Formats: sequence, C-alpha cells, structure tokens
Amino acid sequence: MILDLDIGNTLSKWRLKDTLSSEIRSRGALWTREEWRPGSDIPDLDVVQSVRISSVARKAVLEETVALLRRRVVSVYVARSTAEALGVTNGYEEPGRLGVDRWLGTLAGYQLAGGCCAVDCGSAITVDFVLPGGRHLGGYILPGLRLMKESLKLGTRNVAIDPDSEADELLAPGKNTVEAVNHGIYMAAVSAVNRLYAEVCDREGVALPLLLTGGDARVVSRGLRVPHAVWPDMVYGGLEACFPLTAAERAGRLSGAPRVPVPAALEKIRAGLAFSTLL
Ligand SMILES: Nc1ncnc2c1ncn2[C@@H]1O[C@H](COP(=O)(O)OP(=O)(O)O)[C@@H](O)[C@H]1O
Ligand SMILES: CC(C)(COP(=O)(O)O)[C@@H](O)C(=O)NCCC(=O)O
Ligand SMILES: [K+]
Repeated sequence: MILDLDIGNTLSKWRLKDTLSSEIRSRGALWTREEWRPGSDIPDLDVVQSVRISSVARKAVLEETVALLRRRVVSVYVARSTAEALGVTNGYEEPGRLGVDRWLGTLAGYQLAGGCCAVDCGSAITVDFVLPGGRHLGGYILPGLRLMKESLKLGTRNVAIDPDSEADELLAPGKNTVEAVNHGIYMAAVSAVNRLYAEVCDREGVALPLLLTGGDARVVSRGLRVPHAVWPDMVYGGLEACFPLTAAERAGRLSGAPRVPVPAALEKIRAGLAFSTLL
C-alpha cells in the first residue's frame, strides 16, 4: 500500500492507495497541529510500503513526520519545488520558495491538460498559471474563505459557509452579520478567481483550462461562470507524477483526474473582462 500525505496549513489529508490495482482504499484528514501518530483516524502503517509527502506546514512538522515514518516504512519520498520538472519550468525567482502544494498542483494540471490555470482553495487561495509550452508564470496568493472570515472578528468565526448553498444565495446582499460576512468573502474569492483567470488569459493571448482543488473548491466552483473542473486529488496527482509507483502511474494515468474542461474562446474571455472593467 502507498500512503500519500498532503500536509496543509489547516488539514493534513491522507489516502491509502493499492500498489497493485492503483485503487484508493481509504482516506482521511486531521488537524495539522495534531501529532501524526497511528490511531483511530490514521492509517495502519503496517500495510504501508511507501509514503509520498507534500507539506507546507512548519519545517518541524515535516521533520517529525518524516522521522516517525522512516522508522516504520521503507521508502519515504518528500516532494520539493524545483526549477524544472516534468516539462514545467518554475516561474519563481527562487524556485524552492514556491509552495510545494502549488508546484504539485501545477505539475498535475500540466500533465492532464497542458497549459492551465491551477487554483487551490485551502487556507490560502492560490492561483497559478502554466502556458502550453510548460512555462509557469508564477501566480497569486490570497486568504482563503476561513482566513478572511477569521480576520474580521465580528463573532462570525464559527458560522461556516454552507458548502451546499447555491451560488445565487451566497452572492445576494446579506440580511444579517453572518450573511453579510459569508456572502462578502464568497464574492471576494469568486471574483478574484474569475478576474485573475481572465486577466492572465488576456495578457498571454491563450484560453487556458481552469482546474480547482482544495477544501473550498466545490463551493467556489459553484460561483464561477467560466468552464472549469474540480479535481480534489490534484496535489496527490502531482505526487503520482513526480514519484510514480504503480503501473497506472508509470503509464501517466493520474487517479481521480477530471475530464479536461474546454475553456471558453479567448474572444469570449476578453469580452467578459472588458465588460467587467468598463462598467
Ligand atoms: N471539514 C472541514 N474542516 C476544516 N475545513 C474545511 C472542512 N471542509 C471545508 N473546509 C474548508 O477547507 C479549508 C481547508 O482546505 P484544505 O485544502 O485542506 O486547506 P490546507 O491545504 O490549507 O490545509 C478550510 O480553510 C475551510 O475553509
Ligand atoms: C501559499 C500557501 C500558504 C498555501 O498553502 P495552503 O493554503 O494549501 O495550506 C503555501 O503554498 C505556502 O506556504 N507557500 C510558500 C509561499 C509561496 O508559495 O510563495
Ligand atoms: K491552498
């Protein structure tokens, strides 16, 4: 069995993947501040031969996790952001400083769709661009839905946006503080993704497939009008591409990958941008 770990600032996600069949056997998550010890919500390490890790948590969290795993598991692979990988050149001045979850998401997106816009809606919302030839342009970082809400300190901290709400409701004027905050931050996130996507496609003269991942991907997806796909396992897809271990992975098949979304025509993206900036 392969254990894949995606350690984010809020949640540490894991999944167990069968080495022979390439099927996902189980998955779970725990708060990142909690210790990584086998227990109720943590997989049994006895069945694990290899671990692949993406971590953007504090260095100490990764070091402790790796030390613990190395005692129990033969192969431990830790992903790092590099200047080049799998046909993609990293757009950062210091490539190693690009968050490895962003790098892995971008690599997975490129493997699936060629040039793309990869959006990760987690603690932070990150928007990364890679052109069809493999040049990563860099990207944008903004606070995620939860962080935006916490920063307001209006006593609405614990009232989450209902992930099943319709976008129309979430974009309507709020009639109380909770609604005003939830709808405001939702509008901020959705408009930022829309605008950044259109701006960069316009600048570069290319309509890129748009891919979304992260804990808030589903709810943000509902507010987007442009064609896109949600890929919950996009960061894991980057781990599969960087460290292929199963036959399917070696053949370049990324698990849980969506159908590549066909982007709107560039003229249409440009018209939308002109409309929103001229009003
Ligand atoms: N069950 C949940 N527990 C915590 N956060 C959740 C949950 N479901 C959705 N979220 C949202 O997802 C975000 C965390 O998403 P995730 O992609 O795991 O972030 P990170 O990679 O930064 O840890 C939270 O900020 C919150 O807005
Ligand atoms: C931007 C991030 C905090 C996003 O992390 P997440 O929301 O997924 O927990 C992470 O990718 C990170 O720590 N990046 C390093 C800084 C950078 O990418 O420029
Ligand atoms: K993120």
